[in-house]
Amino acid sequence: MTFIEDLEYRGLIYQLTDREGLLEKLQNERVKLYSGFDPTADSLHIGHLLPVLCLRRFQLAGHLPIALVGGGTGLIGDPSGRSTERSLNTSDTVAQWTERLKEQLSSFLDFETDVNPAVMASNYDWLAPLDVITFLRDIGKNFTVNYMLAKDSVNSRMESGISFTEFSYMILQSYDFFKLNKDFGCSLQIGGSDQWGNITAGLDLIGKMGGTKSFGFTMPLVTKSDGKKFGKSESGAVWLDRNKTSAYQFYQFWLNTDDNDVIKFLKYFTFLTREQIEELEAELRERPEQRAAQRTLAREVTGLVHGQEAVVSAEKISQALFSGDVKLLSESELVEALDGVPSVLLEDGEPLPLLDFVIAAGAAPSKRQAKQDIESGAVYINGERLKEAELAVSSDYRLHGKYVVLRRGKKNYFLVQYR
Ligand SMILES: N[C@@H](Cc1ccc(O)cc1)C(=O)O
Repeated sequence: MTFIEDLEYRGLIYQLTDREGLLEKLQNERVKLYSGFDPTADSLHIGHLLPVLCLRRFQLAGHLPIALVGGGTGLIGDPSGRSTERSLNTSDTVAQWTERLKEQLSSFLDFETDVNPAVMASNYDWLAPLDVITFLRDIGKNFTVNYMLAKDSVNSRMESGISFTEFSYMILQSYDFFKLNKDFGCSLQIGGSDQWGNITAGLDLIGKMGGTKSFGFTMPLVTKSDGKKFGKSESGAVWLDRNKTSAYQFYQFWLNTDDNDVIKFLKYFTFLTREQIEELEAELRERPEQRAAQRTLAREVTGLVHGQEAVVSAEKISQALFSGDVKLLSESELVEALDGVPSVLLEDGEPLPLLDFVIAAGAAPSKRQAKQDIESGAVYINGERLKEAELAVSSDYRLHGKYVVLRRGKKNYFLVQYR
């Protein structure tokens, strides 16, 4: 299977300019390509994964990826795919976020290989020094307002309004493409489906300013069979920074993928081969309850983003929460596992009898209920079922010196932490 056939099999090609021309070029030479990421937050999220992984796919196929962080464009704000004006962030903030994004992006590409090393850049380096006269005379003159008004990103805002700032954004992204073409010989820009307008604007600019023949490529918008937006969990966006979305939550997000989406996601977000994916497809048909495809998806994507260790620990946490045996978790795993469950902080003192402990943990609304739960065997401390309401929950029960995990029923967890 050729590289392009692989992209096709995965459903990664949404729109292409000059398909034949690009296919031929990709077959005959190492192509320099880029994708841009604006620092609109302090981390990338899984909505960025498709283009990020695609840069890597091109690199694995021998091409030369440029990861561009929009240190300059992030100060302006892309109107593409948005119905309202963005609020501006301070230049210090954008500078900080630019550095974070560079770090994150660098983990996906190989910058050391001699043959086709990846390149990292920020468009702040050439956009910040651009003076307004040059911008308007040399670059702006190549765009008619009519052309700009016809772009979706602008046209869709005609009713609600768009600032001159966001209106001008496409010129900056076009200039990036031109600049990378002229200085590095970059001849392909890839991006999400919402980037088509900006990418083709860049191609038009390259044409007018005498650059070399170039191409544009967009990937599909990731959709889910239930019609809900991809990339959001109950607690909001799924970030690549593990301080914002823990590796365990990240793993869980993928593990919870619907049967109707999992094969598509394996194609989009993993580097498994067609044969491996087809095997999981058969497995899904025959034994859907085993969730082998989901498990593999979660393992692969978590491994790509957080590394193998994070996979081992996420699997350990899942297993512990499933069996209830939380005693084997390390302190950080325990904290990660129980992130978000109801928790209370108790003063160290006389050990509480189990009945009062259940109340103190917030696991029962009344003594009567707590007693009933305990006696019916629904109450577990650190995975151990305790049936005596009078039993003292002494410091012997503390994990890592300060935590007690209370469970009511099969999966209602409560965390008690001692000062
Ligand atoms: N406009 C892109 C980011 C980008 C920035 C600069 C570029 O040259 C290319 C792409 C986005 O919002 O996703």
